[in-house]
Amino acid sequence: MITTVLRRSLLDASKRNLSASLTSINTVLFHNLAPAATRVSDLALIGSSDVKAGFPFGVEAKGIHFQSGPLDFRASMVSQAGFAISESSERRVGDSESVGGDGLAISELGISPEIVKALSSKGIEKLFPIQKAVLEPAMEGRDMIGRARTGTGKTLAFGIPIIDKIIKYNAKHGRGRNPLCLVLAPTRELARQVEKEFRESAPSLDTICLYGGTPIGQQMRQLDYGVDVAVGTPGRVIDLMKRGALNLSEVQFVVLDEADQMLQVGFAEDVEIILEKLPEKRQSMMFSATMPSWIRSLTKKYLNNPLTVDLVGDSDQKLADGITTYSIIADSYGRASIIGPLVTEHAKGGKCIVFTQTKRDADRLSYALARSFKCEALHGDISQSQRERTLAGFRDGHFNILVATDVAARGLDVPNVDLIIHYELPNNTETFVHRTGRTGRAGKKGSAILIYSQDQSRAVKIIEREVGSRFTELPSIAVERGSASMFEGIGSRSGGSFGGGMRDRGSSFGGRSGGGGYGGSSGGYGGGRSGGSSNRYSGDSDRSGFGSFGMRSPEGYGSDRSSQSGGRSSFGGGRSGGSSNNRSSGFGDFGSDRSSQSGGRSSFGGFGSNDGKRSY
Ligand SMILES: Nc1ncnc2c1ncn2[C@@H]1O[C@H](COP(=O)(O)OP(=O)(O)OP(=O)(O)O)[C@@H](O)[C@H]1O
Repeated sequence: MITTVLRRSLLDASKRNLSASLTSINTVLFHNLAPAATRVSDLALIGSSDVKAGFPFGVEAKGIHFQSGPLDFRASMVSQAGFAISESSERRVGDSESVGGDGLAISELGISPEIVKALSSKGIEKLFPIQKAVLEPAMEGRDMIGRARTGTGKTLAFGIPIIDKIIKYNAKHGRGRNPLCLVLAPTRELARQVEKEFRESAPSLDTICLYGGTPIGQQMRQLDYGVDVAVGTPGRVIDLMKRGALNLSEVQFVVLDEADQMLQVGFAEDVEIILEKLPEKRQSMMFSATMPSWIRSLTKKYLNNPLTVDLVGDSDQKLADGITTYSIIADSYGRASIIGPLVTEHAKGGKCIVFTQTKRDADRLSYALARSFKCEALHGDISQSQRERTLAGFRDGHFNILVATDVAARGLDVPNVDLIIHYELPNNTETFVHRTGRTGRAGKKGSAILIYSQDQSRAVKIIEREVGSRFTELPSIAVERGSASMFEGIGSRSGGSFGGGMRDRGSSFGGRSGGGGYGGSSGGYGGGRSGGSSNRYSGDSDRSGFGSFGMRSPEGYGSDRSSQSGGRSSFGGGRSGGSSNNRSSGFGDFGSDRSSQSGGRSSFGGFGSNDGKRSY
């Protein structure tokens, strides 16, 4: 009885607050979003759409989330006008604005005071442009593809509307046991980070991170207790679903973070298994800083009349403002030896991430650098607990140089990383954008240095063109004879050449690399065969896309499914060798090195390419 009374009075109170806040949301949004909305209506509209389907699924019994947005949220007049003229299932929102600009005050949005307070305590007072652009359609319940440059606040762009809706839904209906929101991310670290951001932005919600490499029992118990938001990597999510511990039947919001990676060959299959378990009536959103064109056809499969909010668009500049790019030539012998001087000169004591293609290179390079610097490696063969310690140590400044595979390329938000070094050319433009985007976040400045060898100059030009950023060429650094191999004595089998003969190498470095012309149908530089183990790009396929650069298999973050991706993905094409890597840990959870997939549909070329399978 008391409970009922209490619940009722709570409900009444929340209704009162609600209607007050709705008025204020509408007023505020009308006034403050007007410039953005006007821009929207100015844009070229492609395709067709049912404008009135601003709420694609209409109202459903328990589906408060979908009633013109929950809580009777109503779109502003300006926006409705935009929809009314829209013939489009995709709307391209105009050019980006700097995150440093004058954003919309979060306290005036009419969102839950709990969120306002939590964000304010982290110094977040105004919306960044992507957050401003996404807020209204997300509140309306639209499916959405969101693209904005790295470090510009995409997590809160989808996070704020979702948690606001859940808080209000819970206030009205009480808390349920099964998650209302599911966010999928490609790596364990990113999943943890996103879950943390949700948790910190809405302390009253129960959030959980579902990822591998950690005891599953604990996650099962927590799920049993009841959660509002689940963030996870697909492998562990599927595992928990199979065990009956995770019930997705009440999910109303699903987000694919780093969507283009999540929909790569290899990942997509698992994502699909999960999406199939979700209610049809849901709001689905996909976000990334890169959206290669192949993704469009795929999204039709997963999204209902999606709105595209694209703050990158066709603008030349694909990197965040404030990032300066450099290139430097070095052959494979001297490459390791120039890292120290580059760090000293360009990181100036700040944080630096060096990206390598393989786990082995990450280990070896960090070992070598540790002679002179405090430095640690991060990749998928390292235990999850160690990975977490390493990342925490890097964040906290216990050491300043992280040598990582592409497991750290996407999404990770470590404040004040000053310098990114691409130890080798990345596999594709998207990877370059994401790796580089670990610096210059939230309006800060940063630098990126791309190391390349003589025969890769053309590939460098392609990257330059595709990311719309000119690389300033640094003077080459003389490597003293004898010091050329920093890896000496640490178990290299390479016989001097970095990489020669290494099992996990693909074509480009030594090894069996064939000739293959740049971008040729044979997979470009590296050309030839990369031998038998999975994970490799070899080949003769014209899918190479990137193969062009002669990249070898990124080998991924570590583990898991790398093999599968080999087939269709790899840059360099074609079939990656025969044997498969273990899939023991399920979806890679963390990790899964699915980096290889990235080759897949995207191929180098990324932005410019309208078909990821094209070669360059
Ligand atoms: N409105 C805001 N005001 C100030 N800081 C913000 C705001 N929104 C987000 N941030 C901060 O900006 C940083 C980058 O945000 P986030 O990680 O969401 O970027 P992203 O766009 O998802 O990047 P990536 O493409 O690399 O995944 C984070 O530290 C976040 O806390």
